[in-house]
Amino acid sequence: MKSVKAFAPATVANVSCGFDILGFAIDAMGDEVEVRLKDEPGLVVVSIEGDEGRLPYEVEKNTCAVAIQAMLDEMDSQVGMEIYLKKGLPLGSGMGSSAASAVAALVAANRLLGEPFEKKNLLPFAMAAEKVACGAGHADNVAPSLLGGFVLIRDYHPLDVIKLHVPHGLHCTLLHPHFELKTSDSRSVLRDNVSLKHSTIQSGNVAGLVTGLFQEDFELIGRSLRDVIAEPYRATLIPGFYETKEAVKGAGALGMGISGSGPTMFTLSKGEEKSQAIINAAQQVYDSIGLGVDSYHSAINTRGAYILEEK
Ligand SMILES: Nc1ncnc2c1ncn2[C@@H]1O[C@H](COP(=O)(O)OP(=O)(O)OP(=O)(O)O)[C@@H](O)[C@H]1O
Ligand SMILES: N[C@@H](CCO)C(=O)O
Repeated sequence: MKSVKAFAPATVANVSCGFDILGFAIDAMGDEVEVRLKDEPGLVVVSIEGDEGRLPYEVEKNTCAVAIQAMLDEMDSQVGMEIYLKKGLPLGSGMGSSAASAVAALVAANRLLGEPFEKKNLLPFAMAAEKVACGAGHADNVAPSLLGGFVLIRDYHPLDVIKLHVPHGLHCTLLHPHFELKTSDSRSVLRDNVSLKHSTIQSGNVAGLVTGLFQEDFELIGRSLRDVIAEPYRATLIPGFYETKEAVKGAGALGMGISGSGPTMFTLSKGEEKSQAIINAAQQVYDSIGLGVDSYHSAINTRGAYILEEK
């Protein structure tokens, strides 16, 4: 085998109450990466499509190359590879764009090498790439993109990643206002300290959300989409955030939060039927403030990243 192409899905990190510890993957969008063996050692990013010329080709900066290099270093391998990246996700949107690139690259490269690593053991390499892209090696985008479904990162030291149950019929709608927010900027507005009161509220909601997923209790899932740690600070960076939240709940969403570091907002609903009303409600808010908004809706991706083609 000389070449493998893989797909990795977009993700919603945090899921409101689970800052840096919860995320899920969606079916609607993702990145594709082809990796080809080459005779000489070293990695080369050969082409990047769909980024309007904005992403770096340097192997120390592109998340595809950083992730593969971390894997090769672990193996003490000098294998040479060419990387071809097709971006399917908007940059700086909050849909885990840098994570999808890293994960697709790793899944392709791992297959090319005869799968020396189990899928879940690729995670630390993808986290190394996140550190380069966002300044923090958080796993709540890379873990669901790699493994699919809802994922809990119970601990980072050592890494303890747990797949959660995905209720039948749970549907996600994403609302992406037309501006970019860098993850590093969106992290810089957060506070280092959390009060005891807020810690209690947040823990209750994480427990409620996880229970709601396993019990397929949609009302409990909706009640638990509450974030008192990051959302109050980040919402100020997203025009129309609270108006949108009210409008989409009125249109049947179980709840709404910021997807990852924003500015995309996610809603969860029971079934697909509510999606159009949710999209219309958000559209009205953004029309009134004169800002464009793109909308997507999708089932939860339970498969994670996968191989598209091998030659
Ligand atoms: N293949 C890539 N290589 C290097 N940088 C990338 C790559 N893909 C995206 N990025 C950059 O990574 C940075 C981190 O943002 P990213 O796009 O991951 O955040 P996001 O989509 O806002 O998601 P989230 O908030 O959920 O992490 C952005 O500046 C983006 O341009
Ligand atoms: N947990 C991360 C996800 C965004 O990449 C954050 O909220 O900053």
